[in-house]
Amino acid sequence: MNAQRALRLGTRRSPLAMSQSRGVAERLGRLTGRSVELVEITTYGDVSRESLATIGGTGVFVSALRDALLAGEIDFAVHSLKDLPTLQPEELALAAVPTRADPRDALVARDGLDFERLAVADGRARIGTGSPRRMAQLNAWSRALGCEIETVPIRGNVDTRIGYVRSGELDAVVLAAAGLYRIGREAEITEFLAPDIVLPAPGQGALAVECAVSNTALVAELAGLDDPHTRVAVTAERTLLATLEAGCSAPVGAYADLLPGEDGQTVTEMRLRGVVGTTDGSTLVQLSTTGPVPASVGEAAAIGRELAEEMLAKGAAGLMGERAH
Ligand SMILES: NCc1[nH]cc(CCC(=O)O)c1CC(=O)O
Repeated sequence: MNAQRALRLGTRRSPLAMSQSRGVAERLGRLTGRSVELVEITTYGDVSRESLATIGGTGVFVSALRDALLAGEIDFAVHSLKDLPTLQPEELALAAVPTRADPRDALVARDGLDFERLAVADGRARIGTGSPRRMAQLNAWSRALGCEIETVPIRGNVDTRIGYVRSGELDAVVLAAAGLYRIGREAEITEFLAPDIVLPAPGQGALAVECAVSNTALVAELAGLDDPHTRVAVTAERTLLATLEAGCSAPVGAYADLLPGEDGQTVTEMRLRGVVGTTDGSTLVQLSTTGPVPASVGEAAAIGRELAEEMLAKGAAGLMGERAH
């Protein structure tokens, strides 16, 4: 009987969250034949207009879904992995990390401009982002071009943010490419920001599928959605973040990409890059390490920890002194 009951998937109401949840529900349906019912849940992060740094980082988006999971009101939840705090609650399983979408940040600028043209244009370009990570790297980039930009903190869902460019209030906004694809707005992108210049947030572009550890049957079913390559990459990125002891609103970027070997097909190596900087972009500590693809999440975590320790040895902790909490 129980196997026939529709699984309840808790989701935030935003178009981005709904699209992510529908995608996972469909894949799970194809994989297991289970039907999935979406249960909409409002989080404090959706309601509050305060800055993320003020209300306690991006964890505010996930806590209401987690409360519903722990209360048994829903069976599982889908989050943007980059919004998940690095400390995993003992009662909850990160049951699957599906194949990651485009991890890059994207620029949505007026008149189809790219960052360089915008930065060198007359007047100080006004670029919308409240993310200390994006601020640090965009300011460092404009400094390298010999220009100055103004970063303007913005909140709201993806549509709202793009609206600031449409209305002429801002020259550009920076958003995760994956989010734009998920809501079908990728045509708005005027430049994909290369990870060489702007490293994405740890876990950006990936989803997290979570359920109660005690629901062992569901943990096993959801595991079918997991992509082992994405799992090791995001484990390295998130362990780097955790080792830097950075809050979710700290100026930390990390990206692990898996590189094909001689045959150009099989993945043989993983390159992990990390960055931390001051939000004004005057100082960045940026390191990279390349080695064989980790054979386990434990190995991936060790790689993330090691690179973070090297970053700390190069003064990373001092740069994060300005973090909000
Ligand atoms: N910060 C909120 C958030 N959380 C996840 C995404 C996009 C999807 C993703 O990165 O997986 C976004 C929007 C953005 O940063 O532009």
